[in-house]
Amino acid sequence: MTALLRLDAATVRFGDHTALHPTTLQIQSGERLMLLGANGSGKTTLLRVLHGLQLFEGRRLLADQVLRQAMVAQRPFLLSLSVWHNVVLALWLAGVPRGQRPERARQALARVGLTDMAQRPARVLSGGQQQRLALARAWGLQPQLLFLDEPTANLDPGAKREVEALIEAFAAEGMTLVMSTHNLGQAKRLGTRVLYLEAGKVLADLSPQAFFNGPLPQEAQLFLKGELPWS
Ligand SMILES: Nc1ncnc2c1ncn2[C@@H]1O[C@H](COP(=O)(O)OP(=O)(O)OP(=O)(O)O)[C@@H](O)[C@H]1O
Repeated sequence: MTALLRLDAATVRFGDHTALHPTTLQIQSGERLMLLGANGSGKTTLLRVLHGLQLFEGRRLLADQVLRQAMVAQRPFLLSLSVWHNVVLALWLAGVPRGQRPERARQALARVGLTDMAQRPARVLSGGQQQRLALARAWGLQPQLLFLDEPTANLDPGAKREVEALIEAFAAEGMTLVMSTHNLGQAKRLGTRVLYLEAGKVLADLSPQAFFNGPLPQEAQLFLKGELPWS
């Protein structure tokens, strides 16, 4: 396996508050890294650092200068345009040549099962369809590395399953995933590696097998048992 991205002592402070303590991390090609931890433990901050959206102290090193990456947020940011134009605009912003955009958008919408919705306003889609549109936009960029921030958090069980199946299929195509989730079953099903964060520190970095079968640091054990006040 090849390291796609490396963080070297990345630290994020918001005023007096340290949201991410010095974190050194390598992401290997083909990994499906699951970020677990209570609210406020630093999962989104770490994702934003990894994606290059968050200023931080330390270094972020790419193995390949042309690494293609995309991020899908918990609540997709959709423009008041058609489903089709949301995808085409994302392709334009990412620098995909004009001549390639229509075919790429068509394939992306087909990939997530939204072909029939292409001309609908994006804002009228259901929550699950909106998240599939966000996945289509990301898939259209053909990322090697896909960041997902609680992508199924607000979805009903059916939509959750659909979105999870798409994420699984993207990974099977060779996309490397880094995903935060509060859904332990999902982390078990999708992950090849689990990072447990607490108060901005990575307390465990283990295979799902090792993480879910212990032994773990006490905080992580409590989190898993659901005994912490916020879980
Ligand atoms: N822009 C910001 N300004 C100030 N504090 C922030 C900012 N962004 C995050 N924080 C703080 O940093 C800490 C980590 O937040 P973060 O959103 O990374 O946690 P999280 O694990 O993703 O939480 P959740 O599960 O609720 O999404 C929290 O204490 C949060 O309040």
